[in-house]
Amino acid sequence: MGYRFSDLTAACQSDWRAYLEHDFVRGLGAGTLEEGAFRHYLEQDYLFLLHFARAYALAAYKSRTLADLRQAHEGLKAILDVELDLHVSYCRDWGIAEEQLAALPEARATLAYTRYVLDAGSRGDLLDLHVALAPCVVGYGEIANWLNEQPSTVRGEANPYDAWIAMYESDEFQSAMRAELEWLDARLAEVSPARFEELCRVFRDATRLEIDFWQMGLDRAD
Ligand SMILES: Cc1ncc(C[n+]2csc(CCO)c2C)c(N)n1
Repeated sequence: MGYRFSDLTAACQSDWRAYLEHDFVRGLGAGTLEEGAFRHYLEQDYLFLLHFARAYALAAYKSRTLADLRQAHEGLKAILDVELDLHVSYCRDWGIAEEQLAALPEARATLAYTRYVLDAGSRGDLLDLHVALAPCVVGYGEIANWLNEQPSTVRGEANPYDAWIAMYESDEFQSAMRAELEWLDARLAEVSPARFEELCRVFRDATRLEIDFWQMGLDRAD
């Protein structure tokens, strides 16, 4: 007993690294990612974010304390006020109108990932839901930090994806990520080995669905 978040990543190290260091991520860092791949990712990510906002609403429903309710409320606000803003501004720069985004057909990778998270939270408890959300919340912060350590990463105007990296390396995002890690570490400290195995499965599934989401962007898959 006495688990922590790092035990989850250690238990599925190869999937976790494949997600963080995906070719899509490398392309974002080097600024070499094809615009069409990023555009497809961005369009699908809009739909993804709408469902993730629902997942935070589910977290509110599953909360048993005022502190957990407030945390769910903050998560929902972060998606609606921060994440979606970056989207809408990128999309505006690239000539994609918001009405166009809302009318998009949902790709299978988007469907699979978002509905998986909602299902993990519906059948499980608040910890299942947070573990299903963790590859998203913690993963993107780790990706920004990993990119900044790579010599191949280009920052500033020379990289059309610089704002993407800037968002996830920002103090605001990194402190939200640390708060999530603290919450997970506190809850994981109390679980039994059998429960930890269950949570590992959820974490691994969600991580693999993040990998599929990157791949969907590269393949322009529908
Ligand atoms: C496929 C995909 N995975 C993760 C994120 C990042 N993200 C989405 S919501 C959220 C938490 C609160 O802002 C974070 C970090 C994304 N945009 N798209």
